[in-house]
Amino acid sequence: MVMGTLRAPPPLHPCTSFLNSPETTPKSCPASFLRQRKTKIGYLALRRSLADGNKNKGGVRSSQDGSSTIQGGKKAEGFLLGAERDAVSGSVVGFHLISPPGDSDVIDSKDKLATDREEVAEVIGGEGKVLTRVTHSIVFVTAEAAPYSKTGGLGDVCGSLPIALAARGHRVMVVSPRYLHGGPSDKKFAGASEVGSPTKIYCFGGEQEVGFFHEFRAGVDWVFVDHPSYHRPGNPYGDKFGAFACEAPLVLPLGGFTYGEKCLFIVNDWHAGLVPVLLAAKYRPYGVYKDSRSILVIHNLAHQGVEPAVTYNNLGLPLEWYGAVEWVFPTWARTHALDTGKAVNVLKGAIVTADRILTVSQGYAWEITTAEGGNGLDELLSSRKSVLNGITNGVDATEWNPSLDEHIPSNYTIHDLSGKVECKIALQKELGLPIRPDCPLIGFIGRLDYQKGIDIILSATPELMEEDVQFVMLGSGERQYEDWMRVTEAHYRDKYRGWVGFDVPISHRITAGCDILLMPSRFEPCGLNQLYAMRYGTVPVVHGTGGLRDTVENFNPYAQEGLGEGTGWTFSPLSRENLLAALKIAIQTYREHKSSWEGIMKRGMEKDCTWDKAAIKYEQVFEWAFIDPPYVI
Ligand SMILES: Nc1ncnc2c1ncn2[C@@H]1O[C@H](COP(=O)(O)OP(=O)(O)O[C@H]2O[C@H](CO)[C@@H](O)[C@H](O)[C@H]2O)[C@@H](O)[C@H]1O
Repeated sequence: MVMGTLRAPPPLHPCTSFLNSPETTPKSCPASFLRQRKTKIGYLALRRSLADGNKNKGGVRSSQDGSSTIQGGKKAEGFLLGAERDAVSGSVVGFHLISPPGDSDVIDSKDKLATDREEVAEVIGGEGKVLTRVTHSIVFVTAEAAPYSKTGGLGDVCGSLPIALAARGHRVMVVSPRYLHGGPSDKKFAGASEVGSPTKIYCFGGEQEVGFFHEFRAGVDWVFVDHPSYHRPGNPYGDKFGAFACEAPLVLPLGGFTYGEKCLFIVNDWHAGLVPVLLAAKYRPYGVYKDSRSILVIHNLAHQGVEPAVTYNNLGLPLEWYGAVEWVFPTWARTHALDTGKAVNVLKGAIVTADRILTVSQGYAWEITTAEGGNGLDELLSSRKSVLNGITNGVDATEWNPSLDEHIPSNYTIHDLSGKVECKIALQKELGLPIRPDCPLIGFIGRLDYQKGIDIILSATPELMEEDVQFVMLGSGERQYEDWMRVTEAHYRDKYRGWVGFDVPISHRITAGCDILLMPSRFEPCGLNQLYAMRYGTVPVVHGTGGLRDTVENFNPYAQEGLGEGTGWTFSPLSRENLLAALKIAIQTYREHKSSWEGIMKRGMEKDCTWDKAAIKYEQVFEWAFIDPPYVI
């Protein structure tokens, strides 16, 4: 859980003291990285200036109004730092950059309120590309961020969207736990060094000391919260603690400056769901974070962080805020006659108090407002429809690119697909399946969970195995399904392989080597594997739900004067029969209509699913978030 305590923003050091001090040089922000960027944009420009300024023994010139000029080697390269002061207390809560005369391509790095949006000029990137008109200080709060921690799609999104936003000129921090499980994965945090001094948080009946570790990578401040509860074997969801994120923007002088109070929290799923509740209950009533905004991103409504009502006492929230997270199970869901059904629901609290709500596709944004897809929260979500939007996830094009992928044996492109056949042969060899390049190879990758429709796969497999096909599944999760995969492999030695475990390189090789990717998810907020599959020329066959319906276009051979259109097959409603029917049509098309198949592959590979496209849509929502007043009672 996210815990917090009210703290007055600590007074920032006067610029002169920390900008001149060698210890506060942004060590984790190599000047070489900063110099690679040709454009001076927002915060990155400031960091470059700091790095260059330090190199040139530049200094800071303070003026009477509190603004300062950081001077590099040359006077013309200076930046003005305008201090932002709290209107009531007059204390400094952050800084913004002011372009010195004649320096037209430097823009304000602070988040802008709606009223001054028009004044902000468009920023043109190094390649002449329009980046963004308004930059924000953005704080992602998440339980997972790849490559540091990942158990599923949340880690992918929080590992790549922040980088896409930083590349567009925003100042971006990602706050997530520093998991030390006592295994090789601990090395992933080796590049992060301790920053700031430990902070005290009041929760779980006492004072908890949390530390912060920091790594500046790919333009993003990765901040890892350190607490003994994260030092344990298991995986990120092995116990009930979460991230201590509300303090980080106030106390961490990253690259010399805190993010300050005017930041934008992007709160991911229930794990981070106490952040907007804490803003509303413990900060804003005291004038702190009153200019910040929070956006709740729902990646999966099925997980809501529901705990017994007594848990409330541990959350560090004032008693009168119980109603925000209060949850009462309907009578039919109670376990015994004395069960009152009383619980706390963290996600519900976030839905009530967040300034805006996003989901990871438009289809899912609608589904969660219906009784069928709302997991008990549909009425509450419907009441917040005016601030609810859906933005389809993107693909990390450096991680998932068949022409560059280091995990696959042969690279290929849309213009030369010969490498894909080599990937298929290598996969068959690796799995010990008969090497048959012409045999349709079907893949599944995902958590073995009710959401993913594994029970439907299970019931359809015997009939599927009567076809001349090969089928490989990679996944971990529910024990019964893991056991079923082992038994099925023993039964169909020449056709089926079940790889039980979580293995990123093999997931790339399956994505590249298969002809078809099967995703019969019962519900799917967005889904990433079908996006990855399309980029790799692997044709998705999916249940038409949520983000799957939004992203996979059903194949129509008659469209475009017989040239065909579509990138895969969607079937609905979800049933064993419909899954088999869709797979059989796909298999037949693969065998008998080679040119149609190639058309489907190529249309999928051409689809623009980049994060940059999604980041532009996020910026629109940021703008709306700052137009409305924040949630305050
Ligand atoms: N055994 C294994 N080995 C290696 N890699 C494995 C694996 N099992 C899963 N993965 C990887 O984990 C990721 C799964 O992402 P998804 O979006 O498909 O689902 P998930 O349900 O976790 O995410 C939730 O959040 C995301 C992000 O918003 C939404 O897209 C989605 O609909 C929602 O359910 C993919 O990168 C996949 O390759």
